[in-house]
Amino acid sequence: MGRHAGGLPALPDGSVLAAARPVGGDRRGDPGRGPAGRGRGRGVRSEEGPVSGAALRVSELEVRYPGGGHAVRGLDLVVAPGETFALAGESGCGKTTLARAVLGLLPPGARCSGSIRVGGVEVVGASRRTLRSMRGIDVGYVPQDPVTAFDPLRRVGHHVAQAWRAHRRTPPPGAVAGLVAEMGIPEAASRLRERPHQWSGGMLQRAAIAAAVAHRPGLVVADEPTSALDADLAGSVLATLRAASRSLLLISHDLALIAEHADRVGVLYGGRLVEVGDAAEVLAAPRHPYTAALVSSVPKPGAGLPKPLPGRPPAPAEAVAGCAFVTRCALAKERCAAEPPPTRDGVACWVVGHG
Ligand SMILES: Nc1ncnc2c1ncn2[C@@H]1O[C@H](COP(=O)(O)OP(=O)(O)OP(=O)(O)O)[C@@H](O)[C@H]1O
Repeated sequence: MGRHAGGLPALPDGSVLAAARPVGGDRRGDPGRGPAGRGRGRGVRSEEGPVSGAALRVSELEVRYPGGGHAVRGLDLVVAPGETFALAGESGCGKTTLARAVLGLLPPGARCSGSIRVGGVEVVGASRRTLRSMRGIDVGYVPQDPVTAFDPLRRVGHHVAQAWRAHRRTPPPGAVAGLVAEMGIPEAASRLRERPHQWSGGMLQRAAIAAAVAHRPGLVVADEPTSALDADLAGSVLATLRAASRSLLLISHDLALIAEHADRVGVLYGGRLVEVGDAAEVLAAPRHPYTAALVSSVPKPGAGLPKPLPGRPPAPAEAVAGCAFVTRCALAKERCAAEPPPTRDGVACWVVGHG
């Protein structure tokens, strides 16, 4: 997603995911706890999510790109306060589109309908001014690749300080170094004077996390935040991200990381959620045929190469009358192609759970 913009982890529209609110407090009166190291429970989730007070509530979301393609088709999703909700699915299933829609950053010409409420504030149809004021305050963003997101000519401290300066504020004395130190960077005050090339990818991602959570947004969106990192670093950076975020929408291809770090997972296929549930349970015992295929596509030691799933997902321009997975599903029945399956117990399937 974002690249340089005046030295910031930046967004496609040139704005930054930072805004003016002092560290340690927010406008909803949350008392000023530091952003990192808060306790996190796994007990906040439910199958349907909370009725009110959700960190994120997406209802009947449709996103179409110019040319008529549907990248997201009738999607409902709730992220509860304190929850880490992961989105999984193969390339092109709509994960980044959903993330951009939540951030109010769909490209020009994209059409969005339905509802996206971030901390109760409607994003769909909101003015650019409202969206800019929400970024960093109500929703933070962690980019995929910190090396390309940081301007090589600026000091790392400049990037994190932009969380304030982008909104014409000055960081309180020591706030930037304190925040970065909380993300696990030793000697933060002196190291912040260095340029990005002097930091490792994992350290830069921690700086990006610091910028994203500087104002303690109720929701952080992270689109493949560890894909540019070594496997052993990915886990510890994700643990930092999770601890620093009040609620997290995590997009990842890495099912093992999701099973370890997410409370719930939503599996996307053809722009629709096909299965939602406890992350560890869904990935250990998938029920939707697509989730099962996704899980079995992960290579396992000593098991040889996994067989690729034949066929391909529907293109955005294709009409999908019934289940989007019907053309690749070994269990498909006539009805699957005709009508969209209802979601029961977190699974959208005409066959599984229907006898
Ligand atoms: N700007 C755009 N214009 C037209 N179509 C787009 C645009 N961006 C994405 N798409 C299409 O929308 C669909 C969903 O793309 P998206 O990037 O959201 O998927 P994804 O699951 O994030 O994939 P990946 O894991 O490869 O990033 C794809 O078919 C993609 O080609």
